[in-house]
Amino acid sequence: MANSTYNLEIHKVKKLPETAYYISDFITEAEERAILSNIYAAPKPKWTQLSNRKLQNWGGVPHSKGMIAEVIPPWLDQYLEKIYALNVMRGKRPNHVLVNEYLPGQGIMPHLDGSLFYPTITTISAGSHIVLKFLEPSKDDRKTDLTHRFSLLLEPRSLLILQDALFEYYLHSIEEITEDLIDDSIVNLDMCSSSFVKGSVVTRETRISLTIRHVPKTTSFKLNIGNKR
Ligand SMILES: O=C(O)CCC(=O)C(=O)O
Ligand SMILES: [Fe+2]
Repeated sequence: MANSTYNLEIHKVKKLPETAYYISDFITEAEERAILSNIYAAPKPKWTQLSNRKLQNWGGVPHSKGMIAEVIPPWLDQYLEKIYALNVMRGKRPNHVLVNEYLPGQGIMPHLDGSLFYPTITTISAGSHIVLKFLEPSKDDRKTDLTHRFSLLLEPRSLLILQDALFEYYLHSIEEITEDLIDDSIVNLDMCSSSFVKGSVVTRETRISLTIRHVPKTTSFKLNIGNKR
């Protein structure tokens, strides 16, 4: 694993409202390959098929009543440890990974991640770039319209950290398209590889994202059994 001491301040996305950090090449190409092969080695029932993408839960399935914690295998847990070392969850250790697979043309509707999670989202991208759009809700409570305000380019092997207004106020989404235009709405282009050129169009490949979070309400199934006399 690459050197894991980071000065987060130099990775802060300065053209955004508070708070986003973007670290390109957070993982190596070999680590990316290992992640992809482990994810695709999972048995079929590990996948949940949605209409527009499929996903895997690791560490348990978050639920409003709490999450029954499951052990996260070492090939995956090493990245939770590396994120824990960044100390972006006020001393809390990440304990859940949502894996999303997007084929070109697939995406995710505008949403907020919500109260099941500690209010920090961290996302590792593998296999392809994607453009993550941020949308502002209408200030008028009676209206449901959303206005696209800015976007982030997420390169393969990058880490994104979202907090504060970018967690709780601006919704995020991925458009269901097969190619992305690299335009002025992308506020972290200066933090990305020079292979992404303003004005160009980039074709998507299959992308796997690891959304790594801390779920505060957890119970350990084993512990409950142990308490029974
Ligand atoms: O794939 C991504 O980068 C975003 C996933 C996401 O927004 C979510 O799982 O809540
Ligand atoms: Fe999300």
